[in-house]
Amino acid sequence: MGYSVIDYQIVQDHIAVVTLSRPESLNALNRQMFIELGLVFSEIERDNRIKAVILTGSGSKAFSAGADVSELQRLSAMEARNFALAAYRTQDQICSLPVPTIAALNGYALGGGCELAMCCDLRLASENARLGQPEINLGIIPGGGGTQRLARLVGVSRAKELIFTGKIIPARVAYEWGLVNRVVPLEELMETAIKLAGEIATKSRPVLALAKSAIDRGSDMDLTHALHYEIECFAGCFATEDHHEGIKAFLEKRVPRYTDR
Ligand SMILES: C=CC(=O)SCCNC(=O)CCNC(=O)[C@H](O)C(C)(C)COP(=O)(O)OP(=O)(O)OC[C@H]1O[C@@H](n2cnc3c(N)ncnc32)[C@H](O)[C@@H]1OP(=O)(O)O
Repeated sequence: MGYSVIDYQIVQDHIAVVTLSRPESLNALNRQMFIELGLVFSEIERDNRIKAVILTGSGSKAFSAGADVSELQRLSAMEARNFALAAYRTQDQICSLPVPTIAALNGYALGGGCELAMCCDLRLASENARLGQPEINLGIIPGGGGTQRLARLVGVSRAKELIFTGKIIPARVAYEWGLVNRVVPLEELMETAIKLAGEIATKSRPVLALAKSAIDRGSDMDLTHALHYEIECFAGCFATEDHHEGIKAFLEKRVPRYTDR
């Protein structure tokens, strides 16, 4: 399928790389970007070969500088609601993808860009990356999950500090706050992301999906329900062919050969 504001590639057979591609506006997220992200993530969901996804931005300056401000300028309250709903639907597709996702933050990840990064399971940042929710400076608040996902990742206090001030933090601070998993030099970012995705891709696809579901769905439940849900996911592993292979390979002191069934 042809895309105009994103690029899509499969590398090393199992790794999908989706690149936000509007470099002239620092990969600002417009309606077309959300439509194409929805389409590409549907394509990825249908492709059983894919075991990890990397989401990054084109150029060396930005992952994404957020929602396209020139589009926001024209919105009525009802249109703003529809814009946020469209973003929500695409983000929900990304969050519920049954394979791990990695955001490779190659520069600014602001506003909707930071929100999109927080929909991924893991975040790697280049040393020049800068993150924040500066919507307050435009007289608005985050509408793509920023008030919720940021608070869950860094705590309510730090989320309020970022959202109330619009302050932008460097990658190192984002790492200290737990907002990104790792910080690497820009020229090593994609290599690191592909290496991490490759490591994940050596595991069983259905078992990765169960692990992701146990963590994500469990984190929306109280502890007792979450622990029971974990038990169901754990039991689900025993319905896969791969768990037989994993245990057999360990006992035979060899590397497992998973078939993703
Ligand atoms: C509701 C949710 C949201 O996400 S609201 C948007 C939240 N994001 C922001 O408020 C960030 C806006 N951008 C900036 O503050 C700056 O661009 C910067 C700090 C990220 C980078 O500054 P710098 O001076 O290095 O670059 P420019 O400002 O000159 O940007 C280059 C070029 O990109 C256009 N652009 C940047 N961000 C956006 C955006 N969010 N939407 C639309 N366009 C954007 C900027 O206008 C420049 O275009 P040009 O035609 O060259 O003027």
